[in-house]
Amino acid sequence: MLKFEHVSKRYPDAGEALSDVCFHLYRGEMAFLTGRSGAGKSTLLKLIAMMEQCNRGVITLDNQNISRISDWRIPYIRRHLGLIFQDYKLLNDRTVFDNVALPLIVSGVNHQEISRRVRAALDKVKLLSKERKYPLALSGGEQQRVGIARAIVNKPKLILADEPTGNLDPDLSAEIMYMFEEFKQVGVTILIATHDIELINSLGHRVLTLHKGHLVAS
Ligand SMILES: Nc1ncnc2c1ncn2[C@@H]1O[C@H](COP(=O)(O)OP(=O)(O)OP(=O)(O)O)[C@@H](O)[C@H]1O
Repeated sequence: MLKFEHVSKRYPDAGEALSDVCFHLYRGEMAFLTGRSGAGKSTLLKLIAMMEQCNRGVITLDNQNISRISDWRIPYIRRHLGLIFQDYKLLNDRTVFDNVALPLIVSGVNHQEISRRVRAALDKVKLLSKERKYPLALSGGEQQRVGIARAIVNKPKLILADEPTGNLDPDLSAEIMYMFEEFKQVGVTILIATHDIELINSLGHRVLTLHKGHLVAS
C-alpha cells in the first residue's frame, strides 16, 4: 500500500530531515510513527501527503510513484488520503458542517449524499449537535474532532494523522483510537505520528521510530 525506498529529504539551508528511510505498510495496517521533536515525523507525513518532495529515493502509494509526480495529478491522489493535522487547518468562516463537507464538494458528490456522509462523520466524532457552529466557538479538542471528521468523510484508503489526540482527554482519545481500529478492520491503512508513549503501548500496533531523520526501528 505504502512503500518508502531509500527516501531522503533536505530542506533548503538545513540539514537532512530524513535520511535513507525504508519501510512498507500493508493494506489495513495501523502503525505509529514516533521519535523526539525534530526527528522528522511531520516531514515523513508531508512527503506522503505530497506537501513536500523528497530529494532522493522512491515513495510508492497504491502502486503509483508519488515521489516524482506532476502537480495536476496530486489532487486526484489526495482524494484517497485522510489528513489529520496538528493545527486542525479548519476554515474559520465556515460552519462545522461546511468544513467537513469540503472534501466531498471538491470530489463532486451530490447534495443529498454530502448531507448524509457529513452527518455520519460528525456523529462518529460526537459533534453532530455542533454542525451549525463556527470553529472558533469550539474548544481545541472539538476543533481537532472536526478535523478528524473531515479526514474520514471521503472514505480514504490511507489516514495520516499528526498527533491526532494531542488535545483530547483520555476517554475521547480512546474513542478516536477505537474508531481508527474500526477503519483498519475494513482495510484502511493508518499511520499516526505521536509522542504519546502510553497510547502506543496500550494498543500494541507496529511502531516506526525516527531518530534524527533515520528510521531506527520498524
Ligand atoms: N519547512 C522547513 N524548513 C526548514 N527546516 C525544516 C522545515 N520543516 C522541518 N524542518 C526541520 O526538519 C527537521 C524535522 O522536522 P519535523 O517537523 O519533521 O520533525 P517532527 O518529528 O515532526 O517534530 P515535532 O514532534 O516537534 O513536530 C527539524 O530539524 C526541523 O527543524
